Amino acid sequence: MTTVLQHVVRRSILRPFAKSFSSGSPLVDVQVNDKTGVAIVKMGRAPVNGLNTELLGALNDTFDSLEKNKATGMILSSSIPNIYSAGLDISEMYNGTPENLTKFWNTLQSMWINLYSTPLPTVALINGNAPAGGCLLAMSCEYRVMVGSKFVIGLNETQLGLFAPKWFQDTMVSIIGPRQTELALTSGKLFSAQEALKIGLIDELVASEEEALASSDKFFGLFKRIPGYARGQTKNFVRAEVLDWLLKNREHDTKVFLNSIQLPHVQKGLGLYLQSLKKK
Ligand SMILES: CCCCCC/C=C\CC(=O)SCCNC(=O)CCNC(=O)[C@H](O)C(C)(C)COP(=O)(O)OP(=O)(O)OC[C@H]1O[C@@H](n2cnc3c(N)ncnc32)[C@H](O)[C@@H]1OP(=O)(O)O
Repeated sequence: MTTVLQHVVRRSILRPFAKSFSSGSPLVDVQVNDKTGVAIVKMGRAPVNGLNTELLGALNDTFDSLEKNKATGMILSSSIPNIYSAGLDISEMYNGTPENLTKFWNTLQSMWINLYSTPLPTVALINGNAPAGGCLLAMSCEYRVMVGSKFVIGLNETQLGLFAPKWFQDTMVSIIGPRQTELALTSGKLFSAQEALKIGLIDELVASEEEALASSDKFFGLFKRIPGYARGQTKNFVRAEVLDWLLKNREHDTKVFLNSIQLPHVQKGLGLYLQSLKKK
């Protein structure tokens, strides 16, 4: 079992910086700014950036490579108009075999552990709707900028007859606190951009992608004179409790997912929800 401390030490080792970069997957586009070393990572799985095993794996590989190649920061965004991510791909969870469900869930866990614990400064540039797993991605970054006021963000799992796992919940608690998280999660609330700003679920609401990039630059600028090692350690200690739970309970978490998702009434609810989406 990996402890948080081993995790922190392993991830603080410095390696040389590479200028060119390819994500190795058609689902993820990566552009590294040669001058600043900041990478813009854009998810591009049509139609809605549904997080299936392939996209989750590609994101995970991308985060690994950016660290190995010593990028100086990462902006996580989407190349699909009006969509950040529709969350977990429901087709992966509907009628899945235990083997596929296990692989899917383990890939999600690995991706989240990597994103949540990366020493790189991270910004979510939320340029579209971000329900459920999409909200998790954004919440796992350090700073959230939403572009345009027409989008929603939140953990709406209960509306689908599901529940947000403990580490999804804890990630939200760390941002908006237990009271607001309980209210939001039990009712499956999707926050409007204005509501999300008011409650602190997003840090900024801007009108254009250019403004969002300027806000990201400003955020990265905060760390110009801060040694990366000191910043990385601090981030990891602040995040240790939430991270540590999953590092210590991965198998248990997988079992809970498998047992719950395969319940007949949960499967029935997922099927109906998928149908309702397709009928729109
Ligand atoms: C019980 C144990 C624990 C479980 C833990 C589970 C944890 C997390 C759960 C999740 O992340 S579940 C996913 C929740 N997501 C949602 O509720 C969002 C659903 N989608 C939407 O609201 C809308 O699609 C959108 C994102 C607002 C976009 O709207 P738009 O009008 O642009 O597009 P649509 O026409 O609705 O959709 C296009 C196309 O995509 C399909 N689709 C949409 N979302 C998903 C999804 N999450 N998974 C799979 N497929 C999805 C939708 O059916 C359409 O398909 P076609 O009609 O083109 O076949």
